[in-house]
Amino acid sequence: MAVLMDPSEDAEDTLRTHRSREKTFIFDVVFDQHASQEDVYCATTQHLVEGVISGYNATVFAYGPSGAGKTHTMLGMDAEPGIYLRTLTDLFRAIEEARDNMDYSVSMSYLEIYNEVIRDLLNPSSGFLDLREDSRGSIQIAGITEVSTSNAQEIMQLLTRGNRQRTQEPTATNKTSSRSHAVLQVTVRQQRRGSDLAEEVRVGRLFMVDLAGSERASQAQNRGKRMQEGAHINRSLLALGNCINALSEKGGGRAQYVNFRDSKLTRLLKDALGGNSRTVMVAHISPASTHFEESRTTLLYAYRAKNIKTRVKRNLLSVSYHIAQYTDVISDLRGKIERLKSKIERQEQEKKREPGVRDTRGTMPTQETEEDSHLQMDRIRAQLVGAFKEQLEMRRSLVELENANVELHIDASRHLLAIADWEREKTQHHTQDRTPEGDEEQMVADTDMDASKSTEPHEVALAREEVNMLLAEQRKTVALKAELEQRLACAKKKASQLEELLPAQAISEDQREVLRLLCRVHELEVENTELQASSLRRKNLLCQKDFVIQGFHQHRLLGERIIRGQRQLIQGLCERAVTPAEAVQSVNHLRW
Ligand SMILES: Nc1ncnc2c1ncn2[C@@H]1O[C@H](COP(=O)(O)OP(=O)(O)OP(=O)(O)O)[C@@H](O)[C@H]1O
Repeated sequence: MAVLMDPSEDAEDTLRTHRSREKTFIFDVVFDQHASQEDVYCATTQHLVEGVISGYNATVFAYGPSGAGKTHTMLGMDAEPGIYLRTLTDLFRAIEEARDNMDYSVSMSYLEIYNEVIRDLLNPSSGFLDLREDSRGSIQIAGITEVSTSNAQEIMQLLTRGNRQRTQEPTATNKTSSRSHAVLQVTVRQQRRGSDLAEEVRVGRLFMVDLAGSERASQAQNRGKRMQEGAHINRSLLALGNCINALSEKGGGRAQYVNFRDSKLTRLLKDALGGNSRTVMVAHISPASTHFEESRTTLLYAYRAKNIKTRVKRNLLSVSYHIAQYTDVISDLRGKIERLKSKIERQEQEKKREPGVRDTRGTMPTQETEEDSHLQMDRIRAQLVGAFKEQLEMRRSLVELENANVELHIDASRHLLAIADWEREKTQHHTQDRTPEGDEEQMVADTDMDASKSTEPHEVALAREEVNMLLAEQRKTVALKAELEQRLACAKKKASQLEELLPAQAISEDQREVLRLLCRVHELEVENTELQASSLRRKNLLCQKDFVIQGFHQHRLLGERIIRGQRQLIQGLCERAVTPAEAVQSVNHLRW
């Protein structure tokens, strides 16, 4: 339990004597000034390691105002290392223990988000990097350096090197203030020994995030560049706070829209916050009374974050049983190709060793024709592989586009629902505020749609803008998809023409068999990608269903209100004699 006492409230103030000056916050664990780095690590992060090496995602992030000790918790010092080194040491130890049955590979990347741009801390010269969503919906950073490592010390050396590149400046609150959010991502791939089926590859991702400090402009006394940095830092932290608020209320009656798109930080932490990840938030506060306000907001956010529920699932490279079957067939075929190839090689070597036999028989091909057929075979093979690779690439891009399209659609649906919600409330107020006498003037005012729009709240105007943007984006993806589909159809035609050429070539039956099988492998790979795409589509459609249900709910409410209004109108008409003009006016009112 953390107890926060408001220093501004006067204990002598008789009017407030009955009000508690204390606020209590209950967390999974709270540390005081005597806690060691080991205590913090054991109680917060140690339990995540086992999950990561079994293919689950995990995230630890340090949150809190500037100078409160976030970098100390995450990085620490040589004598007392922080969460980074301790987690990695345990991770490699656990991998070592499981090595008898499993093959592991570990890679890491380290980046910073500074003023809303992403920089690779392991290769700062690579410039600004882009965030992208892959076909499985997880966020990737295009072009980031991924280093394969085998021990924690090696990673620490890389981190120390990377940290020297991190943007740090002295501020009024911290001499070595980190002005950026630093994200260390460790990926562990696990595969059962002796198995080469993609089905069994598990990928666990661990994010360790040292956020930049939140600060109040007045307190930090920053000017110029520092102030601009502060604005960016606060903007992304505000976006993070908004996501935490929306996610923590998600279980409640009213569905909340969670806007991850507002900042790079929230897009990157999307899974960690509300998706597939076991997540630990370490909130930092200072005991100083001068930092009361920062401590209060930090504790409030941390308290809200406790309500967020994430759903973890093991990351398998393949998404369904069917795909695992395909993988079996493909690896069988590959084996067959290898056997045939070595058979051809053996035959050729034997022929070279017995040149006399070849000459006397006269029926065997000469060395020249043999070389020719070899060259031909190589050429056709290269063309075939190229054609199928091209198809596969296009298929993958199509899957990504499809995924992006569904995401855009879901986002637009969220905004449209928010707008519809507001319009419903507005109509309700509007109807309640009407008096029968004032109807006529009211109707004149109603026709002025622009005037009514000007009164709409900022969020609704933003939602409208966002919808327009999303729809434009959607149109672009649809056009791109159509173009890609056309190119794919051409590539398919090209590949089948190549296949038709095959029997006409002067190559041996075995060689032809190799090429046929090669074609089959590639066809299966393309089908495999298609299956992944349809599985992804199904997953996304399920996501959309929530919105469709909400939409129907809104329609039902609207329908009920119209029926109620008409009933009242009929009753009113029955009770008093009305002129036909009055009746038309009332009907118009309802239509509005
Ligand atoms: N628990 C602690 N024990 C000893 N020293 C600490 C502790 N926490 C923080 N410090 C020291 O306080 C100073 C500020 O801490 P640190 O740089 O970790 O803050 P921060 O929250 O990362 O700040 P910023 O957001 O500005 O980067 C550092 O010199 C750090 O060594």
